[in-house]
Amino acid sequence: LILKPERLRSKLRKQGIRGPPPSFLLGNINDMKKMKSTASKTQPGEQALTHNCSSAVFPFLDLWRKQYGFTFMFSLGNIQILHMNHPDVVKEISICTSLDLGKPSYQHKERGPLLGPWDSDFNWSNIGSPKENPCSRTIHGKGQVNSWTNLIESEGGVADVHVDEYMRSFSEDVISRACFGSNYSKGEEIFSKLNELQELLHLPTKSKRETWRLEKELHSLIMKVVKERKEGASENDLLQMIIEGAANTDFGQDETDRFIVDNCKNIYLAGYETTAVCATWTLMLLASNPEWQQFVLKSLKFVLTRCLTQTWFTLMVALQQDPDIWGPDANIFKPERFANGVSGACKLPYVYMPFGVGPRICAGQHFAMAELKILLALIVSNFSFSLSPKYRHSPAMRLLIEPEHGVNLLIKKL
Ligand code: HEM
Repeated sequence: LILKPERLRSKLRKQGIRGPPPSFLLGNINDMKKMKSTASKTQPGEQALTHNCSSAVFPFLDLWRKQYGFTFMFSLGNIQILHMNHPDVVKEISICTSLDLGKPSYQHKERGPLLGPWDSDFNWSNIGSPKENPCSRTIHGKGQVNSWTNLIESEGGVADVHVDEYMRSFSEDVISRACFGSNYSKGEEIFSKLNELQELLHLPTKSKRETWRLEKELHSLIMKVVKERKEGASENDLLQMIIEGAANTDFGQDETDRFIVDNCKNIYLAGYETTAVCATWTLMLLASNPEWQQFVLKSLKFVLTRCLTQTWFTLMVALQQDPDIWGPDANIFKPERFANGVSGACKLPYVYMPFGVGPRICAGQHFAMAELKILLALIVSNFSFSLSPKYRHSPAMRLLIEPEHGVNLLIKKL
């Protein structure tokens, strides 16, 4: 916690990348907390509908960037070094330990047999396709379309819907089925416990005993499914890959079990909220830009295969909203900026990295894109929607940047 960060700091300093001095043990956590609470007092409740959420969500980065130019911040606990606006830093100097649910994860050391090296033949985009994965035939958003349709009918033509939970439950269903195949109902139980565990992590004082209990339950639930799977037929899902990956190692029994459990946790953490929150923000953007909703609907095929795949992820703070890189309209929702690809949209295309860069780039990016396209296509082709007066724009930093009060839409059937 002390020596390693200090070594990294000194390397960065040598490259001219400076930042605020961290205090002993707590790094910059206290400063960050203070600045966040001041920013939320000066920006109460509803903020203007703008993409420029970084000053509200990361006020300390704004300040430090002004003070130090290229900046890094150091927060211990969850060690982070963030760099900003450094055109030469294409290599990863950004080290971000992902949230670790209690135990060390083998994936953090190396990709390991599950994910393979980056040139691995495994094609994530196949996972959602019925041809490759029979269990995925049931993955569709029909349930969601039906439940919204019923709601709209019962409300007399327009329903005011808090869409967040629907996006989460869709994403949870998809990830449970992709990960656990025919055991997906057990998967749902496992994931709901993981969700509890994740919530507990936000309440560090109360949670020790509860965390330990959940960890234990999770371990035995996952191992039960693994046992069933080993005794039954092989399937084409993530669990199978994890089990086979574990079998190709020289781990002992305990380590093998932990490898399997850790990887199930990682998949859930990486693949559930990311996609759900992305879908929620996208609906918010389409609701507040009806011309784009129309455009998506009219040219669904074109948009889904060629264009908007780049656009759903414009919500990236700092680097991805910098007017020096993206032009003076950086904070405006303007998907057409990607008409000629990322390099046509900004001066430094490598700063656009919604799925990360380098050897640890998101392993589920094609999966996520396939899932989002299906979900959004279903919604846009069945409903028209606008922002409800209940919606209060307030991006908030949780594990991801989320709409603090959720997103309410007024939805009509097309
Ligand atoms: C909109 C949805 C998603 C976004 C924006 C997203 C973004 C990211 C980012 C930024 C990283 C870190 C990359 C780095 O360290 O450079 C990451 C890692 C990862 N993502 Fe995603 N992700 C999404 C969906 C998914 C899904 C659906 C899955 C699984 C089914 C997934 C699995 C992973 C895994 C396993 C890693 C860790 C890779 C490694 O460290 O080797 N992600 N993702």
